Amino acid sequence: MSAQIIDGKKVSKDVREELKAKCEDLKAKGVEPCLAVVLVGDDPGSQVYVRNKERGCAEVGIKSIAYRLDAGITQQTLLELVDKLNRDPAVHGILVQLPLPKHLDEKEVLRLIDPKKDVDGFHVVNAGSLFTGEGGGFVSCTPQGIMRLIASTGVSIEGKNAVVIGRSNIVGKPMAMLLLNANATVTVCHSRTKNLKEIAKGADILVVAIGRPEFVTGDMIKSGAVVIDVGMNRVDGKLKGDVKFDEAKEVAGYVTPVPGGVGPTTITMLLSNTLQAAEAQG
Ligand SMILES: Nc1nc(=O)c2c([nH]1)NC[C@@H]1CN(c3ccc(C(=O)N[C@@H](CCC(=O)O)C(=O)O)cc3)C=[N+]21
Repeated sequence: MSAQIIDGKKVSKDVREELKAKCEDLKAKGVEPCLAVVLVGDDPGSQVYVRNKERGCAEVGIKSIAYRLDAGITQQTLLELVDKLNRDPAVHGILVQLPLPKHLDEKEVLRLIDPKKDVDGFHVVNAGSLFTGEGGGFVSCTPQGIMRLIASTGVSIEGKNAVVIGRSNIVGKPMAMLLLNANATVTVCHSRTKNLKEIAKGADILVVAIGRPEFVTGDMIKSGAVVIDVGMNRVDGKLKGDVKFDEAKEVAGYVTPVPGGVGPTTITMLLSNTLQAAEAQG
Protein backbone atom coordinates (compact mmCIF):
# COMPACT_ATOMS: atom_id res chain seq x y z
CA MET A 1 0.00 0.00 0.00
CA SER A 2 1.24 3.42 -0.87
CA ALA A 3 0.21 6.55 1.02
CA GLN A 4 -1.70 9.39 -0.53
CA ILE A 5 0.45 12.49 -0.90
CA ILE A 6 -1.14 15.57 0.68
CA ASP A 7 -0.69 18.35 -1.85
CA GLY A 8 0.02 21.57 0.08
CA LYS A 9 0.02 23.62 -3.10
CA LYS A 10 -3.44 22.40 -4.07
CA VAL A 11 -4.86 23.04 -0.58
CA SER A 12 -3.26 26.50 -0.69
CA LYS A 13 -4.60 27.30 -4.12
CA ASP A 14 -8.20 26.73 -3.04
CA VAL A 15 -7.82 28.86 0.09
CA ARG A 16 -5.99 31.62 -1.80
CA GLU A 17 -8.95 31.90 -4.20
CA GLU A 18 -11.19 32.67 -1.21
CA LEU A 19 -8.66 35.12 0.16
CA LYS A 20 -8.44 36.93 -3.16
CA ALA A 21 -12.18 37.59 -3.05
CA LYS A 22 -12.00 38.72 0.58
CA CYS A 23 -9.16 41.10 -0.30
CA GLU A 24 -11.19 42.62 -3.13
CA ASP A 25 -14.12 43.15 -0.75
CA LEU A 26 -11.88 44.99 1.69
CA LYS A 27 -10.47 47.17 -1.07
CA ALA A 28 -14.00 48.03 -2.23
CA LYS A 29 -14.60 49.26 1.33
CA GLY A 30 -11.54 51.48 1.11
CA VAL A 31 -9.17 49.24 3.08
CA GLU A 32 -5.88 48.33 1.43
CA PRO A 33 -4.57 45.29 3.33
CA CYS A 34 -0.86 45.72 4.04
CA LEU A 35 1.79 43.45 5.56
CA ALA A 36 5.20 44.68 6.75
CA VAL A 37 7.93 42.03 6.70
CA VAL A 38 11.13 42.72 8.60
CA LEU A 39 14.21 40.70 7.68
CA VAL A 40 17.47 41.20 9.57
CA GLY A 41 20.65 39.86 7.95
CA ASP A 42 21.09 37.71 4.88
CA ASP A 43 20.41 34.12 5.91
CA PRO A 44 19.75 32.35 2.57
CA GLY A 45 16.82 30.28 3.93
CA SER A 46 15.11 33.36 5.33
CA GLN A 47 15.57 35.16 2.00
CA VAL A 48 13.69 32.37 0.22
CA TYR A 49 10.83 32.40 2.74
CA VAL A 50 10.50 36.18 2.67
CA ARG A 51 10.42 36.15 -1.13
CA ASN A 52 7.70 33.47 -1.03
CA LYS A 53 5.73 35.65 1.40
CA GLU A 54 5.99 38.66 -0.90
CA ARG A 55 4.90 36.51 -3.84
CA GLY A 56 1.93 35.18 -1.86
CA CYS A 57 0.84 38.70 -0.93
CA ALA A 58 1.00 39.81 -4.56
CA GLU A 59 -1.04 36.81 -5.66
CA VAL A 60 -3.89 37.61 -3.26
CA GLY A 61 -3.72 41.40 -3.69
CA ILE A 62 -2.17 42.29 -0.35
CA LYS A 63 0.36 45.11 -0.32
CA SER A 64 3.66 44.01 1.20
CA ILE A 65 6.53 46.16 2.36
CA ALA A 66 9.82 44.41 3.08
CA TYR A 67 12.38 45.98 5.42
CA ARG A 68 15.75 44.38 4.80
CA LEU A 69 18.09 45.40 7.60
CA ASP A 70 21.81 44.91 8.07
CA ALA A 71 22.79 41.95 10.30
CA GLY A 72 24.67 44.35 12.59
CA ILE A 73 21.80 46.68 13.54
CA THR A 74 21.20 47.41 17.21
CA GLN A 75 18.27 46.22 19.30
CA GLN A 76 17.21 49.85 19.65
CA THR A 77 16.99 50.38 15.88
CA LEU A 78 14.86 47.27 15.49
CA LEU A 79 12.56 48.27 18.36
CA GLU A 80 12.15 51.73 16.86
CA LEU A 81 11.13 50.23 13.51
CA VAL A 82 8.55 47.96 15.17
CA ASP A 83 7.22 50.92 17.15
CA LYS A 84 6.89 52.95 13.96
CA LEU A 85 5.02 50.10 12.22
CA ASN A 86 2.75 49.68 15.27
CA ARG A 87 1.71 53.32 14.93
CA ASP A 88 1.29 53.34 11.15
CA PRO A 89 -2.45 52.97 10.39
CA ALA A 90 -1.66 51.88 6.81
CA VAL A 91 0.14 48.76 8.13
CA HIS A 92 -2.18 45.97 9.32
CA GLY A 93 0.25 43.12 9.88
CA ILE A 94 3.85 42.98 11.12
CA LEU A 95 6.13 39.97 10.71
CA VAL A 96 9.69 39.94 12.04
CA GLN A 97 11.42 37.01 10.37
CA LEU A 98 13.02 34.60 12.83
CA PRO A 99 15.63 33.65 13.82
CA LEU A 100 17.22 37.04 14.52
CA PRO A 101 21.01 37.39 14.75
CA LYS A 102 22.25 36.24 18.19
CA HIS A 103 23.02 39.70 19.58
CA LEU A 104 19.35 40.71 19.31
CA ASP A 105 16.73 39.88 21.96
CA GLU A 106 13.97 38.08 20.05
CA LYS A 107 11.53 37.96 22.99
CA GLU A 108 11.68 41.71 23.56
CA VAL A 109 11.00 42.37 19.87
CA LEU A 110 8.03 39.98 19.74
CA ARG A 111 6.59 41.49 22.93
CA LEU A 112 6.64 44.96 21.38
CA ILE A 113 4.58 44.01 18.30
CA ASP A 114 0.99 45.20 18.73
CA PRO A 115 -1.05 41.98 19.28
CA LYS A 116 -3.63 43.33 16.80
CA LYS A 117 -0.90 43.38 14.12
CA ASP A 118 0.83 40.16 15.20
CA VAL A 119 -0.12 38.05 12.18
CA ASP A 120 2.44 35.40 13.22
CA GLY A 121 0.48 34.78 16.41
CA PHE A 122 3.73 34.79 18.42
CA HIS A 123 2.80 37.50 20.97
CA VAL A 124 1.96 36.15 24.45
CA VAL A 125 -1.53 37.65 24.17
CA ASN A 126 -2.28 35.68 20.99
CA ALA A 127 -0.58 32.51 22.28
CA GLY A 128 -2.62 32.95 25.48
CA SER A 129 -5.96 33.25 23.72
CA LEU A 130 -5.23 30.02 21.84
CA PHE A 131 -4.25 28.28 25.06
CA THR A 132 -7.35 29.41 27.01
CA GLY A 133 -9.62 28.73 24.05
CA GLU A 134 -10.78 32.36 24.15
CA GLY A 135 -10.34 32.65 20.38
CA GLY A 136 -10.37 35.81 18.33
CA GLY A 137 -6.59 36.15 18.37
CA PHE A 138 -4.09 35.22 15.69
CA VAL A 139 -3.08 31.57 15.47
CA SER A 140 0.47 30.65 14.47
CA CYS A 141 0.54 30.05 10.71
CA THR A 142 2.26 26.67 10.46
CA PRO A 143 -0.06 24.80 12.87
CA GLN A 144 -3.10 26.57 11.43
CA GLY A 145 -2.09 25.42 7.94
CA ILE A 146 -1.51 21.88 9.20
CA MET A 147 -5.12 21.75 10.46
CA ARG A 148 -6.18 22.55 6.88
CA LEU A 149 -3.91 19.83 5.49
CA ILE A 150 -5.38 17.28 7.90
CA ALA A 151 -8.91 18.42 7.02
CA SER A 152 -8.13 17.91 3.33
CA THR A 153 -7.61 14.18 3.96
CA GLY A 154 -11.14 13.79 5.34
CA VAL A 155 -9.72 11.94 8.37
CA SER A 156 -11.49 13.06 11.54
CA ILE A 157 -9.40 14.21 14.51
CA GLU A 158 -11.85 13.66 17.34
CA GLY A 159 -10.80 10.89 19.72
CA LYS A 160 -7.65 10.06 17.73
CA ASN A 161 -4.15 9.72 19.10
CA ALA A 162 -2.17 12.71 17.88
CA VAL A 163 1.56 12.85 18.52
CA VAL A 164 3.54 16.06 18.05
CA ILE A 165 7.32 15.73 17.91
CA GLY A 166 8.81 19.10 18.86
CA ARG A 167 7.79 21.65 21.50
CA SER A 168 8.64 25.07 20.09
CA ASN A 169 6.42 28.09 20.77
CA ILE A 170 6.07 28.54 17.01
CA VAL A 171 4.99 25.05 15.97
CA GLY A 172 4.92 22.26 18.58
CA LYS A 173 3.01 23.95 21.41
CA PRO A 174 0.33 25.71 19.35
CA MET A 175 -0.05 22.53 17.24
CA ALA A 176 -0.76 20.52 20.39
CA MET A 177 -3.37 23.11 21.44
CA LEU A 178 -5.18 23.07 18.09
CA LEU A 179 -5.31 19.27 18.08
CA LEU A 180 -6.51 19.27 21.69
CA ASN A 181 -9.24 21.80 20.81
CA ALA A 182 -10.27 19.43 18.02
CA ASN A 183 -10.66 16.68 20.67
CA ALA A 184 -7.62 14.57 19.85
CA THR A 185 -5.69 12.83 22.60
CA VAL A 186 -2.39 14.65 22.32
CA THR A 187 1.12 13.58 23.25
CA VAL A 188 4.05 15.97 22.85
CA CYS A 189 7.49 14.41 22.37
CA HIS A 190 10.87 16.12 22.35
CA SER A 191 14.62 15.51 22.54
CA ARG A 192 14.43 14.07 26.09
CA THR A 193 11.45 11.79 25.47
CA LYS A 194 12.01 8.12 26.30
CA ASN A 195 10.51 5.49 23.99
CA LEU A 196 9.85 8.10 21.33
CA LYS A 197 9.72 5.39 18.69
CA GLU A 198 6.93 3.50 20.47
CA ILE A 199 4.94 6.67 21.16
CA ALA A 200 5.21 7.81 17.54
CA LYS A 201 4.05 4.39 16.38
CA GLY A 202 0.84 4.80 18.39
CA ALA A 203 -0.08 7.97 16.48
CA ASP A 204 -3.07 8.15 14.16
CA ILE A 205 -1.89 11.67 13.39
CA LEU A 206 1.85 12.36 13.57
CA VAL A 207 3.22 15.91 13.28
CA VAL A 208 7.00 16.13 13.10
CA ALA A 209 8.70 19.44 13.84
CA ILE A 210 12.00 18.49 15.42
CA GLY A 211 14.38 20.03 12.89
CA ARG A 212 16.47 16.91 12.22
CA PRO A 213 16.66 15.62 8.65
CA GLU A 214 14.83 12.29 8.12
CA PHE A 215 14.45 11.72 11.87
CA VAL A 216 11.23 9.73 11.52
CA THR A 217 11.68 6.40 9.75
CA GLY A 218 9.10 3.94 8.45
CA ASP A 219 9.28 1.73 11.55
CA MET A 220 8.07 4.67 13.71
CA ILE A 221 4.82 5.08 11.78
CA LYS A 222 1.50 3.35 12.38
CA SER A 223 -0.04 1.78 9.31
CA GLY A 224 -2.51 4.21 7.73
CA ALA A 225 -1.48 7.22 9.86
CA VAL A 226 -1.63 10.86 8.74
CA VAL A 227 2.00 12.07 8.73
CA ILE A 228 2.76 15.80 8.60
CA ASP A 229 6.38 16.81 7.97
CA VAL A 230 7.25 20.34 9.14
CA GLY A 231 11.01 19.92 8.55
CA MET A 232 12.93 22.36 6.33
CA ASN A 233 16.48 21.09 6.56
CA ARG A 234 19.07 22.08 4.01
CA VAL A 235 21.47 19.16 3.49
CA ASP A 236 24.15 19.61 0.80
CA GLY A 237 22.02 22.27 -0.85
CA LYS A 238 18.99 19.97 -0.92
CA LEU A 239 15.80 20.49 1.06
CA LYS A 240 15.04 17.56 3.39
CA GLY A 241 12.12 17.07 5.75
CA ASP A 242 12.11 15.57 9.25
CA VAL A 243 10.52 12.40 7.85
CA LYS A 244 12.13 9.78 5.62
CA PHE A 245 9.59 10.27 2.87
CA ASP A 246 10.22 7.11 0.83
CA GLU A 247 9.74 4.93 3.92
CA ALA A 248 6.75 6.89 5.23
CA LYS A 249 5.04 6.50 1.87
CA GLU A 250 5.00 2.72 2.28
CA VAL A 251 3.40 2.73 5.74
CA ALA A 252 1.32 5.88 6.20
CA GLY A 253 -2.17 6.53 4.87
CA TYR A 254 -1.33 10.13 4.05
CA VAL A 255 1.95 12.04 4.05
CA THR A 256 3.07 15.59 3.22
CA PRO A 257 6.03 16.11 0.89
CA VAL A 258 8.89 18.60 1.43
CA PRO A 259 8.78 20.93 -0.42
CA GLY A 260 5.15 21.34 -1.44
CA GLY A 261 3.49 20.34 1.83
CA VAL A 262 3.48 22.44 4.98
CA GLY A 263 5.48 25.39 3.55
CA PRO A 264 2.92 26.72 1.06
CA THR A 265 0.04 26.43 3.56
CA THR A 266 2.07 28.29 6.20
CA ILE A 267 2.28 31.25 3.84
CA THR A 268 -1.39 30.95 2.95
CA MET A 269 -2.36 31.22 6.63
CA LEU A 270 -0.14 34.29 6.94
CA LEU A 271 -2.13 35.88 4.13
CA SER A 272 -5.36 34.85 5.86
CA ASN A 273 -4.21 36.36 9.17
CA THR A 274 -3.21 39.58 7.40
CA LEU A 275 -6.70 39.94 5.92
CA GLN A 276 -8.19 39.19 9.36
CA ALA A 277 -6.02 42.00 10.75
CA ALA A 278 -7.00 44.44 8.00
CA GLU A 279 -10.67 43.64 8.47
CA ALA A 280 -10.47 44.17 12.25
CA GLN A 281 -8.53 47.44 11.93
CA GLY A 282 -10.69 48.73 9.10
N1 LIG B 1 8.37 35.37 12.02
C1 LIG B 1 8.45 34.24 11.32
N2 LIG B 1 7.33 33.70 10.80
C2 LIG B 1 7.38 32.54 10.08
O1 LIG B 1 6.34 32.04 9.61
C3 LIG B 1 8.65 31.93 9.86
C4 LIG B 1 9.78 32.54 10.42
N3 LIG B 1 9.65 33.67 11.15
N4 LIG B 1 11.01 31.99 10.26
C5 LIG B 1 11.22 30.80 9.46
C6 LIG B 1 9.98 29.92 9.38
C7 LIG B 1 9.98 29.00 8.21
N5 LIG B 1 8.86 29.41 7.38
C8 LIG B 1 8.61 28.93 6.10
C9 LIG B 1 7.71 29.51 5.25
C10 LIG B 1 7.54 29.05 3.96
C11 LIG B 1 8.27 28.01 3.48
C12 LIG B 1 8.10 27.57 2.07
O2 LIG B 1 7.60 28.28 1.24
N6 LIG B 1 8.56 26.36 1.71
C13 LIG B 1 8.51 25.84 0.35
C14 LIG B 1 9.91 25.61 -0.21
C15 LIG B 1 10.87 26.71 -0.02
C16 LIG B 1 12.28 26.30 -0.41
O3 LIG B 1 12.47 25.89 -1.57
O4 LIG B 1 13.17 26.40 0.43
C17 LIG B 1 7.81 24.50 0.37
O5 LIG B 1 7.83 23.84 1.42
O6 LIG B 1 7.28 24.10 -0.65
C18 LIG B 1 9.16 27.39 4.32
C19 LIG B 1 9.32 27.84 5.62
C20 LIG B 1 8.25 30.46 7.96
N7 LIG B 1 8.81 30.77 9.14
